[in-house]
Amino acid sequence: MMTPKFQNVVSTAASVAATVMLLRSFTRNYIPPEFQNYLHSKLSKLLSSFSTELTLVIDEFDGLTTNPLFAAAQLYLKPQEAPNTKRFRATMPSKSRHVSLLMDGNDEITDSFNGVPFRWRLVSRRGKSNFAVHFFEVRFHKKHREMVLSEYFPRVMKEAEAARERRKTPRLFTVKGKRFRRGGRKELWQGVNIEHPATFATVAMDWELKEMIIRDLDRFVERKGLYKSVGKAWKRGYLLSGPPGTGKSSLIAAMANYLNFDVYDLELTAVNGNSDLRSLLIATSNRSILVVEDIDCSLQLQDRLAEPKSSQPHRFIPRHFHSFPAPQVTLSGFLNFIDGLWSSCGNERIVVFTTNHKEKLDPALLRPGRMDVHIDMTYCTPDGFKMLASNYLGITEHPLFVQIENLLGMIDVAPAEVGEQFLRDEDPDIALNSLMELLLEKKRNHELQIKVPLTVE
Ligand SMILES: Nc1ncnc2c1ncn2[C@@H]1O[C@H](COP(=O)(O)OP(=O)(O)OP(=O)(O)O)[C@@H](O)[C@H]1O
Ligand SMILES: [Mg+2]
Repeated sequence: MMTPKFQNVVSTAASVAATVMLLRSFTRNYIPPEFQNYLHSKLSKLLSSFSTELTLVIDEFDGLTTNPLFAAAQLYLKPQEAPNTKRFRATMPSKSRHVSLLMDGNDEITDSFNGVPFRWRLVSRRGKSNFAVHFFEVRFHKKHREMVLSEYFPRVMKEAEAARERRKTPRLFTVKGKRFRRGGRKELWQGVNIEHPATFATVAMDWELKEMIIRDLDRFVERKGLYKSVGKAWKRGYLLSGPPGTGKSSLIAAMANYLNFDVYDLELTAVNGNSDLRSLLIATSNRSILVVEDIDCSLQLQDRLAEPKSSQPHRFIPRHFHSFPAPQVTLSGFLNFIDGLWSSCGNERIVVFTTNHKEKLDPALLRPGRMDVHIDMTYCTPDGFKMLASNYLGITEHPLFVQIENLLGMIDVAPAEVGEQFLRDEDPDIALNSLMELLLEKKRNHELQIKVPLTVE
């Protein structure tokens, strides 16, 4: 409880004003060393003679901008976990899928750090023009003030950042058309929430491969220290290959949903040359997945044999600009930038290339060490089929399973086609019969092709 002496102190306008002023500067500067001294001396002068307890005031606004420390404290303090909280507020920030639980005005929460108790109170008052003014007061023994500045508040900031990441709704960014771009770097991309329902539970693929990918992603996000200690940029590259409809894009969505990472879908045909490409890449954020779909056809390899004197290696021309000489992105420029500057100026970056034709890729993309993990997505396997049947139809066995599994051993059918048949009817008998018909038809066509090979002279 507050001592009467202390109440006298905090009710003194001068001390509150001074504390507010001090905290404003503090949050503006994220505790630079020179300011710590200033804060210490001021606080000591004002308060140490009156009480053993210090009060720091954390305003919601620092001038016209929001105070990052206030926002961090809101995320850090968890009223739902405090035993005495009878009331807290729930909000759902726009563009978010997560409900935030916040402290209610004039409530108090006790926190402890390194065995030191801290009492936080959110104060709400009516200010001038009847505007609501909010600020946190945090109280602790004055002997801990140094520790508060150097350890406790940094921890509040860090935990709030982690909470923000956990609650974040992953977003999908695509390149903004040039004429829609305005000013800032972020404006190069336009984003929407990722609503793709794919998760690792819904993507049908070899389960060992799936487990391997999940383990690889887990290891990647846990290994900050290792990447740092070996001087490697914290980046991981995946090359997904496979026929259309085998789940490459679904797997990317599952990875994004699993990691809660944003996705930047880089359409290379929309990029005007290497410098445009660099600006776009620099504008991507940490903890994100950069995706280049159909890497084999979004850029076309100019026949290097046809221009043996060319000094520019691996020159690529966007398909859509093929008849125009000016805008060009070179593969080497792209890969060098991804491997070099771009990845070293960010953290937790994942790069994914997809292709339907691995055999058509430039050797530069396939060389060891370029893409860390190569994943081949295949036509539907018996295991994949069972998984789709369970996800789409809610069944794990059926008399038709054996026949279908036998047919799948002979016929190539993409998981997308299987899923399509399953969507035709909720009744498993009808859906499975529909799939059987498709497989039998494909088998007949396949046998016909073998008997009468089409030869065009
Ligand atoms: N392995 C899979 N597991 C579950 N669903 C799948 C799978 N493959 C495809 N599908 C279904 O088919 C749809 C299309 O698949 P997706 O876009 O992921 O294929 P893709 O390999 O990226 O194809 P493309 O090469 O044409 O881009 C998905 O929305 C999903 O519903
Ligand atoms: Mg795709």
